[in-house]
Amino acid sequence: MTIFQFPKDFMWGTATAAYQIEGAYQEGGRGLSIWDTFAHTPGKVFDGHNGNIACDSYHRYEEDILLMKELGIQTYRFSVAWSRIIPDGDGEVNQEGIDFYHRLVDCLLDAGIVPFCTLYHWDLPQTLQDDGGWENRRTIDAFVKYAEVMFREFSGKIKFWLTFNEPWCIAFLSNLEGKHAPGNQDLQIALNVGHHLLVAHGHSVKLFRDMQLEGQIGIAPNVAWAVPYSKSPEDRAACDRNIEVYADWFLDPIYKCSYPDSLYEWFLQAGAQPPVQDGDMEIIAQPIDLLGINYYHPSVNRYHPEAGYLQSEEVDMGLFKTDIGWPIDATGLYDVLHYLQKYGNVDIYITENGACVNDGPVDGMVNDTLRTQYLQQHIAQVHRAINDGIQLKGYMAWSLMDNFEWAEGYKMRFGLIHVDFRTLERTPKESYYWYQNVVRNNWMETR
Ligand SMILES: CCOCCOc1ccc(-c2cn(C[C@@H]3NC[C@@H](O)[C@H]3O)nn2)cc1
Repeated sequence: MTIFQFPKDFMWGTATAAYQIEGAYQEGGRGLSIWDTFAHTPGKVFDGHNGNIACDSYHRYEEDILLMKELGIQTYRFSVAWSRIIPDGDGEVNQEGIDFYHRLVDCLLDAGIVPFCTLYHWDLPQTLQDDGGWENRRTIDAFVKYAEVMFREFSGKIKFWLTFNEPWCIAFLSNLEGKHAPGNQDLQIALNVGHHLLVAHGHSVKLFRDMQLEGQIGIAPNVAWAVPYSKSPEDRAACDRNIEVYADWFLDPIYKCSYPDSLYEWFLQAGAQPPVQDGDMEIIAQPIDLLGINYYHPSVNRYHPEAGYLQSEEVDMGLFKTDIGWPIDATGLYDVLHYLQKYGNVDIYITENGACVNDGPVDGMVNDTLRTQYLQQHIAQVHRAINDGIQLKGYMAWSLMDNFEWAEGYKMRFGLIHVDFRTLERTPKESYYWYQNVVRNNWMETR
């Protein structure tokens, strides 16, 4: 048996996002977001699922926080729905929305749980999308105004801030792959969106500093780890592109004040480039305090001329997979954490890591053994990385409870807690109790 003891100030937590759990999509003065529009569009989301009700956490957050308190976690990562705070994106502030998040944050603080706030988790106010969304530089100013409202209202209570969740998903998955809202399929639009969100990130960080606020601020990229199918230079290069588009494309501007040359040239050859204006890169490169890293699975890649915008084909090597089809290999987390040391020995929080396991209750229990095994394997790699001197400060399991998994709807379940979406009844799974033990002990044992 091996015991993995974690540092005494290591923060254990769980993560969710507004559109995925809140529901109450027309309550409390909330404006429509691009995910309301996308999910209400036939064919975009599995079986026509949407976030109108979701987990109804808008009304049930106290019950959720009680379950978090019983879990024993030190922190809870949630996101704020921009269209609850400023319903039309950059007009009047909605006091009902402010009041809701004060109730949520106060309830967390009363439970002894540190709020970890994501400002943008994909749900852009629809009125801004109607005016071009992230393609339009006006959205940068609107975001900074929203961030200022949040900083002014909550900086006394919230000390951990993330500007954007998964910039690759916001730019490429949503504007090139077309799988997420708003569903564009154009490389130049993806580069425009990616660049403008980075400029908005930089301005928000500068504002946070200028306001002399207590706390830390960062960004949460989802990272890929790809290994080459063969030793050929073409396969190696295909892997590099796959890794760089998730991490370097966004982190090089922040930490190095420039886009990565190789990928910049790759996109240039495809006739696209980020719309950089004077001063943009300097603003983007505002120093940040922490990096949130979202990791789920690695891949084996090889060059293939018809394999999408990166000409990088994922090869199925027959690894065991979760129910969403992602291969399980926790060493990819260890490897990508070492890869990220290129940006320095920066403070890192694992802001998302978890498994899609769709088991439901049998006699009131959910035996999601595969999720427990997945978490155990990945937490062991977190310990391994800490042991190497990597500054890992916390781990947040995705997700607290089953929720709206974007284009997959409610079909794909990532929760430590099962949600019956007919009754909204919450049922802690086997993995909840296993994680509770790790959190309470601050150590984990493997047999
Ligand atoms: C054929 C082309 O296909 C491109 C890959 O398509 C996807 C889809 C989805 C993801 C994805 C989903 N998640 C989990 C979420 N992270 C944020 C939180 O809200 C979770 O719900 N991480 N990555 C990646 C890639």
